[in-house]
Amino acid sequence: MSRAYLGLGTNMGDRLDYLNKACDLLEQNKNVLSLKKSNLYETKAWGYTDQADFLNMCVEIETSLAPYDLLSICQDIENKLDRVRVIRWGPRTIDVDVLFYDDIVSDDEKLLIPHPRIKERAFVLVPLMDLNKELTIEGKTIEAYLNDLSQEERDEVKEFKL
Ligand SMILES: Nc1ncnc2c1ncn2[C@@H]1O[C@H](COP(=O)(O)OP(=O)(O)OP(=O)(O)O)[C@@H](O)[C@H]1O
Ligand SMILES: Nc1nc2c(c(=O)[nH]1)N=C(CO)CN2
Repeated sequence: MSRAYLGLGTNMGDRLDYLNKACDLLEQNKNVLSLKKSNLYETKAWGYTDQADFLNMCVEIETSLAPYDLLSICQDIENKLDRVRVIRWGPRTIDVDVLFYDDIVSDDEKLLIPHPRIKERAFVLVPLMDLNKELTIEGKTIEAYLNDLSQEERDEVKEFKL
């Protein structure tokens, strides 16, 4: 059994519904044994900033899916939930990224693990901290990466109360 962390994001349509549906689809997979959710966060768009605010969260799963099978499941969920690819880092109904998979490091561009942009994204680091503060990348904790970001970047991530 392996432990993986996924990052979910959405900024189109009924954002809460897309996050719930994505988590339901993961939980319904017979090879996903457990799923734990972070809090939800409303976040300013990162990268391509001229778009609506996102809702972001992370999940921790225990799974018997191998890394590439997990990636396929994440992509199937994106396809099922109306995801269309238009602009890089642009608006989307749902994005499901593989952030960590056990202690595996992969430099295959089809599946980079740990996800290469975790370190610079408060919208990923903050929900990940809800799940496991001990996670590290290249020997440095996610908490240390978060502290390296500016106050302004951290302030762009606000807890979203249901
Ligand atoms: N850890 C990973 N998780 C998900 N996709 C990945 C990962 N590493 C590489 N990829 C590849 O990235 C490609 C593009 O993914 P996607 O369209 O979701 O990017 P994005 O979400 O727009 O940007 P970003 O990767 O910066 O979050 C996919 O085809 C996938 O094979
Ligand atoms: N706040 C925020 N910004 C983003 C996000 C996201 O999930 N949240 N996803 C992106 C594409 O990977 C680009 N920018």
